[in-house]
Amino acid sequence: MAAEIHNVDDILEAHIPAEELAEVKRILYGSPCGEIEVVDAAAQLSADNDFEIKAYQYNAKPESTRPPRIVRIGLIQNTIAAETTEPIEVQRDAIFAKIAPIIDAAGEMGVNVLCLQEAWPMPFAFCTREKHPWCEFAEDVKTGPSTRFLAAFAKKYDMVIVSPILERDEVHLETIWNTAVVIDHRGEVLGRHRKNHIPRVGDFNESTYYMEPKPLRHEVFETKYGRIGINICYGRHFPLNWQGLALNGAEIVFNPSATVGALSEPMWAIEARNAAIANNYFVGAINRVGTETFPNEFSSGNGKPAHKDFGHFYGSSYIAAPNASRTPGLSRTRDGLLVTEVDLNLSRQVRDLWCLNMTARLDEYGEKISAAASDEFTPERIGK
Ligand SMILES: NC(=O)NCCC(=O)O
Repeated sequence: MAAEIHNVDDILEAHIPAEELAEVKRILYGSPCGEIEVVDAAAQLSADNDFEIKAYQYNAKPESTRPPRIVRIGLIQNTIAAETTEPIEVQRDAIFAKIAPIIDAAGEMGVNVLCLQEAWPMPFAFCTREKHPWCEFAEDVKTGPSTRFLAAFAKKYDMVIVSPILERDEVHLETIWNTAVVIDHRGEVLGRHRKNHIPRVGDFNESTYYMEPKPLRHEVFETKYGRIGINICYGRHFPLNWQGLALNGAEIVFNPSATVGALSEPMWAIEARNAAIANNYFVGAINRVGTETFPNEFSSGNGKPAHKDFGHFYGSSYIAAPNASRTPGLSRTRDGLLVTEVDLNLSRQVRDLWCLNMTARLDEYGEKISAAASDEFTPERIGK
């Protein structure tokens, strides 16, 4: 039933009277973004391969002392492409075959920085708690099949690609991590970020497979197109995780995710948007789509019957801007590419207007948080 709403924006368009729609959208979504043209070659790829393309634009005010810093951001959301009972290589290759024309469309659209969904080369099998065969999807950051596959596109389109994968660290004890690889515009691996917060909620049994890295890191990658940070899925519930990236100067933060309707859909439209406002950067929030079914039943630890599927991954990927605006979302049910052209100058313009950084009182909060984490902490409470 939940999967039957394809897009909330379409419902607003269909049911709100035309004379009120613009104002309703302004209140809900902030200042409107313009649409940009979907070029013929990209439109053809979308028609031939059954994925959606949406393309928007956010401007900043012209400045006389700085040129605009125009960047096209691309987000891809997709369903898996083969049965989860197929051999690993068959499943992975089927996803590669599905993603290739979507990346080509991003290239045709002039996307500079592209991010895929969390653990994109595989089904999100962590609900099962089974190690075999899912751990076989884990791959080396530099030499693994997905990095090799994407590096060719990065080079071809002069595009930075953020590739969230299941990593196997071949050098250090063959440990498994949930990782995003940053491939630069030359097709070289610039670095990786490992997921800072690992869920233990509902069917998200991810700590059966991988743990939190130590120390906590908020790497910001200096790319040809700006400073990029990554906050993987469940990490979006932690304001300090977003802030860590802001403190290191991130201008665009990606939140590649895999999350289902019953658990998190009411949070989805708020969290990335709030992060963009509070931290004064652009956020690209990406969620996978579809319902993934596994060979064996698993239980959710909630007394309900065991089942074989994860529930509906609701897509709805979007871009949030530091001025509280957001783009419409991609579909809740279809594969898609969202392209958004932004001017990175907008961040400083909003920062100057609101002075949020200057008024943040980081030093005092830093002390309070350290105190709260200590065993001697006494809560500051007044009254009984
Ligand atoms: N993949 C993942 O971390 N999912 C957890 C559920 C959520 O945070 O919505």
